[in-house]
Amino acid sequence: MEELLSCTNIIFHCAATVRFDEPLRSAVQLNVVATQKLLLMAGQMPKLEAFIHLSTAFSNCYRKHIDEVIYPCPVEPKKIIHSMEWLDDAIIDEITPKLIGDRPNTYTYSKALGEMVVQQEGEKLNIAIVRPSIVGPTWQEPFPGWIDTMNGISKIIIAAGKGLLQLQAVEPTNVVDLIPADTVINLTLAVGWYTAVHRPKTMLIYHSTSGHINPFYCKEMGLQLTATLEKIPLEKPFRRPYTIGTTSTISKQYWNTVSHHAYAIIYDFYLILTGRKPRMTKLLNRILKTISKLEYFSSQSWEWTTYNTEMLMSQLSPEDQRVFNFDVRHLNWSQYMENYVLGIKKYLLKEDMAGIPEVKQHLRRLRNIYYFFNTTLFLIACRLLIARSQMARNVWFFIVSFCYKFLSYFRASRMLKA
Ligand SMILES: CCCCCCCCCCCCCCCCCCCCCCCC(=O)SCCNC(=O)CCNC(=O)[C@H](O)C(C)(C)COP(=O)(O)OP(=O)(O)OC[C@H]1O[C@@H](n2cnc3c(N)ncnc32)[C@H](O)[C@@H]1OP(=O)(O)O
Ligand SMILES: NC(=O)C1=CN([C@@H]2O[C@H](COP(=O)(O)OP(=O)(O)OC[C@H]3O[C@@H](n4cnc5c(N)ncnc54)[C@H](OP(=O)(O)O)[C@@H]3O)[C@@H](O)[C@H]2O)C=CC1
Repeated sequence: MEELLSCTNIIFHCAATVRFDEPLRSAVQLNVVATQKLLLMAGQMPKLEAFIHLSTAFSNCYRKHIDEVIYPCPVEPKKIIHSMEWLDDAIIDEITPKLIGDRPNTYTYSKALGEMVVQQEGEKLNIAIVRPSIVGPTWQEPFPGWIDTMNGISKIIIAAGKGLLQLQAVEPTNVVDLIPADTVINLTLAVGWYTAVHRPKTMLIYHSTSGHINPFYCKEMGLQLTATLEKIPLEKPFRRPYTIGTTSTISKQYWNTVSHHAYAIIYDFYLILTGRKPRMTKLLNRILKTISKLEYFSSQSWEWTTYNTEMLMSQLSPEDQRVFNFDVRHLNWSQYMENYVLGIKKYLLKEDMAGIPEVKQHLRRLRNIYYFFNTTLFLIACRLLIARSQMARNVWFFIVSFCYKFLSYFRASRMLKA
């Protein structure tokens, strides 16, 4: 402690719990009380030049348009901290929805409280806040596609890559605000420099987001993802990767039944027939439960202003702009998605790249099974319909005789030409 107090020049406060479903007591302890304690320590550091606090662009996600300012929460952080000390768990669970209000989870709420604490208790410090949106794998450094944490979006990609998840609760025209990890780090380092050297009079907040200058639309992401997963498939896929995006309740229910549950039931039936333990329905339900906790973020779009971030870029020398690049204008999303999938495959799933040709062959087999299965289903449906309805029979004979006539005409005209 003595060494920290006497030697620290800059604090980058990144530690946090990032789980959306953290009980409020722990979320407050880790994201609010810990911030308060670190500020207290920082106040005792004579050599401290800057305190940089990492928050999230979603700390005020109940708003559609978010500026680089603090939006106060209705209940003061000090009161929340105090109440967490004496209320029991059952009561906290009961009042959590009321406290978090329009926010979707304890994570975004506790990060907003953390920002308020930074503003109120860091007055005497030289302080800044960085708010990244959804942090993805690296764009350039140390190399493209590096990733080490399984966040929400990576889970969606894995489930899609394994063919388990086809439907996403997204509006195809919405923007997915992804930001590469190295971009966030570069901005945070540059903020550290600017805060320490230029000592702005007021605390500045910097948004690290991509949507306003280089939007990546859900539809584009879905198409890129499907194309990439064909090129770089994940091992042992259950089905061919495919993405459908909708936010309509009826459409979601339909696709969930047809495209998720029906397949899982059929596969489990096949497992039982081959003497194995059924597991697909259970796994699917777990994934759908996880995905449902991300739906709030996947089904909406936000707009963040980035005046401070742009101002900071203009303050850097051309060399620093290159070394600490945080301008995502030139980020190529298609290339980024390819590196994202490669990163997931290599660093998260630890799969062997040499196995790709074999997986591709397996995918071709799955495609043939899919076509065979669908054609059989279609023929059975036609047969049932024809057996029961005179109108269906008439339509069927009309189609057959039309095809026969067309073929006869085609054959006759070829014979005439010959
Ligand atoms: C043609 C047009 C088509 C259009 C379609 C386009 C589709 C393309 C996709 C579009 C994507 C849209 C964007 C979505 C954005 C969603 C991301 C949201 C990110 C918001 C960012 C907020 C900003 C931040 O600051 S976030 C900080 C980082 N935090 C996170 O990212 C979340 C952290 N995670 C959590 O809090 C939890 O995981 C939680 C709450 C989400 C879920 O908890 P739960 O307990 O339900 O799950 P887990 O413990 O994670 O797992 C349970 C269990 O299931 C297994 N499992 C989960 N996922 C998978 C999987 N994919 N595959 C296999 N198995 C899976 C998991 O392993 C666990 O098993 P155990 O055995 O119990 O370990
Ligand atoms: N990932 C994302 O999409 C986004 C993240 N952020 C913010 O960025 C920051 C980093 O997040 P990210 O890297 O994704 O999250 P991680 O969970 O990967 O990292 C969080 C870090 O906090 C540490 N930590 C957690 N609890 C404690 C504790 N009680 N004492 C000391 N250290 C602790 C963890 O240490 P250990 O490894 O030992 O557990 C871990 O190193 C967070 O503040 C988060 O809110 C903001 C926007 C988006």
